Amino acid sequence: MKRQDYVSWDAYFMGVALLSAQRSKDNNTQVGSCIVNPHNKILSMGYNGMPTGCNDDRMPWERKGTPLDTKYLYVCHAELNAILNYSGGSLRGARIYTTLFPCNECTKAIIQAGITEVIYYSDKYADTDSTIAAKRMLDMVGITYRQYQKEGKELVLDL
Ligand SMILES: Nc1ccn([C@H]2C[C@H](O)[C@@H](COP(=O)(O)O)O2)c(=O)n1
Ligand SMILES: [Zn+2]
Repeated sequence: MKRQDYVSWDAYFMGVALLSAQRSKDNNTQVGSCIVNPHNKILSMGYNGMPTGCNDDRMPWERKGTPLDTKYLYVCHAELNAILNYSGGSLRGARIYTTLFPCNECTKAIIQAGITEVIYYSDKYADTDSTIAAKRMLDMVGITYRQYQKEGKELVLDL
């Protein structure tokens, strides 16, 4: 008989997104994203981090203070990185697994890339204008979004 407790596609791809998030240097929120085609092939991954060539050790990671001295003006979001990391052509019809609901800016990129479904793990900034605007745009263009449903499975990686 075949093994029964294998992970579902959703758990597999969200697991990849969660693992990708562990690459982030952000000391408050680590985000990971994984883009998958309709045949369940992984096309790209990303996590939130400073742009290539911007030294992590010289960039600000603060949340508060003068805007120029916070991370927000510099950090590249996980979803945008996943989109930009794809060098294979079109992402049309793909779905994106992301550990945090996409912001309004990433949502614009998701729409323009032709991604058709968003699966998110956390919606901890649901009350912000950014998330409200993101949902408004997704609704308007018919991109579906759903929260990942946990399967009660705990995976421990002995790295
Ligand atoms: N959908 C999102 C939202 C945010 N991020 C990044 C941007 C920052 O590095 C971090 C959020 O920091 P916080 O305000 O929680 O301290 O997450 C992203 O990659 N994707
Ligand atoms: Zn974003």
